Amino acid sequence: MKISIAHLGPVGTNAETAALAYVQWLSKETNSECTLCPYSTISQALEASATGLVDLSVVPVENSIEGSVTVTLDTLWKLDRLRIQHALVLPISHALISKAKSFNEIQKVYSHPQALAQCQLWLGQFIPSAVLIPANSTTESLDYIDDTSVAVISAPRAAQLYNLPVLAHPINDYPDNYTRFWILGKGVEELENVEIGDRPSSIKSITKSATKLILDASSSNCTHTSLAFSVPANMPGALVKPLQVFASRGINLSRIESRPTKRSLGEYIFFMDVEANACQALVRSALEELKLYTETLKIFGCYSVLV
Ligand SMILES: O=C(O)C(=O)Cc1ccccc1
Repeated sequence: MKISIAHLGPVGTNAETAALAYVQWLSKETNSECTLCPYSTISQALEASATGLVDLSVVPVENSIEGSVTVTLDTLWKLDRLRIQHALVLPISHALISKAKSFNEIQKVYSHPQALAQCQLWLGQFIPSAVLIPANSTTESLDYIDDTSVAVISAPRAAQLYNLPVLAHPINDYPDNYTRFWILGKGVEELENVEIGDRPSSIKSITKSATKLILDASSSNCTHTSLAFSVPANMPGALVKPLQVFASRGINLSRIESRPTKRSLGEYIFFMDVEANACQALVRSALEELKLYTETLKIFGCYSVLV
């Protein structure tokens, strides 16, 4: 079976490395043939998988130093059809790529905002006068690299692929630097419609698709459920009740993040990662109760983390 996978491009990004790691997992588990499709932005990669232009997208969601990749959360909230199939955690290291002879020559440093932020102390120490310029990805600005006043922060793999000189590596401020990626595809069913303990058979009844193939290979060992919700009113305790739904059942949350609704200042959408399988009766009852305390509730999926 052929599976197309969107990721942030051009070739050599960390998202592409994550996509390649996923391809390796897929080829072992499902014997499928994969094609990688680079997109200019994270939103475009997500939209391609939501509209069916590709089967899956691989996007960064959270970094251990810089926190959430907000464009991923915001786009996912907007798009209704995507479900998380898996999570994948990768170590990230950054290299300074430049044709300059020394740091003194460098006036501009381009990269993805996450990479610039993850190297800010190093840049402040070694190239304090450089202007930092955000780009759509760590490899987008490699086109400018012939200019010796330019440096680009990319993965060392990008330097190898494009045969470019590395002036310094690693330059990330913290050696323990990890990014979590989500692999998303169109959902085969709404979680609400699945009978308890019935997930694998309900999946089998769906027409053949890449999503079915992947879920067949992994549906039994989901460990995480990710969701987001808005609350009906900005009042005392609005978030306490949603939190109690999980606490009272002894269900652990591994992440909570708020993002502005973009409707009015001070109104938020709350993103949560729940350390449990949404197919378990206990979790399903928690999600049912959660509906009572939320305005809009979106369940992004129930998945396992590949290591
Ligand atoms: O631009 C990239 O290479 C990406 O995949 C986004 C990113 C940037 C920095 C760390 C992890 C992911």
